[in-house]
Amino acid sequence: MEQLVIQETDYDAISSKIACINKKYLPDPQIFSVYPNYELLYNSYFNELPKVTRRSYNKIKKLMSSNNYPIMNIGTYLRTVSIDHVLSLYLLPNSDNAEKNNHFQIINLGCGTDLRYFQYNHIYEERLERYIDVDFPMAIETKGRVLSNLNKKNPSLFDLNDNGGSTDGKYQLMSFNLNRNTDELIKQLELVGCDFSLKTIIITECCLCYIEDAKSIELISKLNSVFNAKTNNLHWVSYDPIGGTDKFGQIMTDNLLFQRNLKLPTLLTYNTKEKYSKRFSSIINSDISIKIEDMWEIFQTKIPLKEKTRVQKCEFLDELEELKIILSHYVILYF
Ligand SMILES: C[S@@+](CC[C@H](N)C(=O)[O-])C[C@H]1O[C@@H](n2cnc3c(N)ncnc32)[C@H](O)[C@@H]1O
Repeated sequence: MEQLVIQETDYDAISSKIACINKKYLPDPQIFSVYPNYELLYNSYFNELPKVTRRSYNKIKKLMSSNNYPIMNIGTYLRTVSIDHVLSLYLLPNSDNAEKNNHFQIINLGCGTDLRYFQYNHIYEERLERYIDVDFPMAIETKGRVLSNLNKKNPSLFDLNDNGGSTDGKYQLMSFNLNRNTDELIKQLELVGCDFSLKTIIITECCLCYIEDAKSIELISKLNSVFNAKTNNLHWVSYDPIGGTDKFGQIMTDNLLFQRNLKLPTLLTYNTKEKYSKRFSSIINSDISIKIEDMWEIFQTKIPLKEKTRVQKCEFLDELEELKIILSHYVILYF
């Protein structure tokens, strides 16, 4: 039951993303110019979903109308573009530099219905060696079935096998409960072809927040030690809510528990950027520089003026103070 409640948080993620696509917040023009199939990809996935699970589709559809308001859409937009920008500008720059020819793999823990593999494989086809999507078995089964159906309809867009993975083995869907033994996680990663000596980027987008503190520390430590034992080439991009020092975290905790029986075990523990950072800095090598920004800072300082103007035209918004409060309670950490 608890697992299902957590798994269904992906309905929020996909419903918000589709709402943002419908309202033209997403894709941001930069991604659109390098990956023109973005809208087609997400819309096809959503339209295929009822053929695999009508229950999930109906729930997502309902959320799309209730969760669809400007502050939330700007939040989803920022969450999506900040991860893409960190990856493209900081971790995987395509420009002339020493890293140009570096090959890499991506592991997306708690991937839900995120479809970044198709986007990144299009952009970094030559350098992307493997992309592993990890989530609970039921979530992965659904994703695999939807993708495999889509592949039959549009093989050139997807190029997948019957399980939803790519025919060349590059894209892997891996069922795993991240609360399980971390040695088992490593074994499973090995089985799907993870190369522990390759430059690796781990993505946790709204995933660590659902995992108990001790377990998440174990997870970060294990992955850090396994990857860095062979190479100092582990990178991580993590996006999560933080409780803050005001009442935000307590209200969010109480509401989610009361309305959905959903627990965010570490929201109040790692309630500031400094504390969220410590979650990683206490484990990884001290010479690695960890960056962390909240979504308000991203909105204020990282989104170019032209793009900000475009986004602000998508919908009318006058609750700037509320926007600031909400955005400053979501962070992106990367190293
Ligand atoms: C809010 S959704 C985010 C989905 C996706 N990362 C995104 O941002 O679009 C959280 C996801 O984490 C997954 N998740 C949470 N705890 C997990 C665990 N212990 N094992 C595997 N997946 C987990 C859920 O099933 C869900 O798909």
